Amino acid sequence: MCRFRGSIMTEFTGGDVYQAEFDPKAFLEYFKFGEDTWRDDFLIFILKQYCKTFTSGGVKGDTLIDIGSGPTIYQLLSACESFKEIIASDYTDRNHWELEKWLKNEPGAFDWTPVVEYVCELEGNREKKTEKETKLRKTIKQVLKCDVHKSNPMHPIILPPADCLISSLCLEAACKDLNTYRNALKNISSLLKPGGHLVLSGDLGCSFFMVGPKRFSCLVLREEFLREVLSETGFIIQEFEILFRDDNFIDDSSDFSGMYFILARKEEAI
Ligand SMILES: C[S@@+](CC[C@H](N)C(=O)[O-])C[C@H]1O[C@@H](n2cnc3c(N)ncnc32)[C@H](O)[C@@H]1O
Repeated sequence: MCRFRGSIMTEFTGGDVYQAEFDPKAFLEYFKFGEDTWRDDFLIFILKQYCKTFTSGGVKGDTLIDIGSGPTIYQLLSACESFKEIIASDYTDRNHWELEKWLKNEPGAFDWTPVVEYVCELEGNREKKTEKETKLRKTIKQVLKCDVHKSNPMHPIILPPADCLISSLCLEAACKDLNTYRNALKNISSLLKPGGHLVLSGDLGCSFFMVGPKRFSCLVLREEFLREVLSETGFIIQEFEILFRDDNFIDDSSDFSGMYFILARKEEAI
């Protein structure tokens, strides 16, 4: 049973709190795959969606930008098959360092083996784990500082518009209310070419999540709002999938009610 559900308001945890208190190592505990928790359900759901999206041939191009990558790479494992270049980004220095550690294959980097092997299996084992990791490491060309609240989130760097944006669990973590979310979505959309794809995923109905002992706030999202804000921002939704949380797996680490996966296309400029 979740004691927190609906009972405690979490004070908004903005960029400064992420910079000071978001511990990448503690966050990566959520990605220890194979422990039969709701985290496995989430990963299986999302990895299957990514596999379908990036191997079906419809979503491909030269450049993909990942917004709010955190210290994770699971979201890019299938994408590296369809894009020549990936740019990762995040707000905090410690997430950058953690990601760089994995990119350089340094001692102490998180071991993504079970996740990578699962993706290789999903993709029909056309590649082995080591080849997949090598390909992803080669494809991620940069890790940039990003703030979704800036009109150019990569300021002061000006990037050419990308063919695809991917973002997972970031906007709901970074935004304190729905209006801020609206603006943040506009800001990241400016990094995408007209006709390009947005691959957006995250939590529904979530007000907090724990990272080690630290509680982070989350903006409660509903399907209707996501549909409305995407259409308002000039996106045509091509897929909207939801995985509702199995009540048997409710614990005190987060109160989310489900996960969403969206594939949307930015309207062509008129
Ligand atoms: C819950 S984590 C998600 C990380 C990763 N995308 C994933 O799917 O596991 C949220 C991420 O959003 C980043 N973040 C918070 N505020 C941000 C902002 N204003 N701009 C960009 N990223 C931000 C945090 O640093 C953190 O890495």
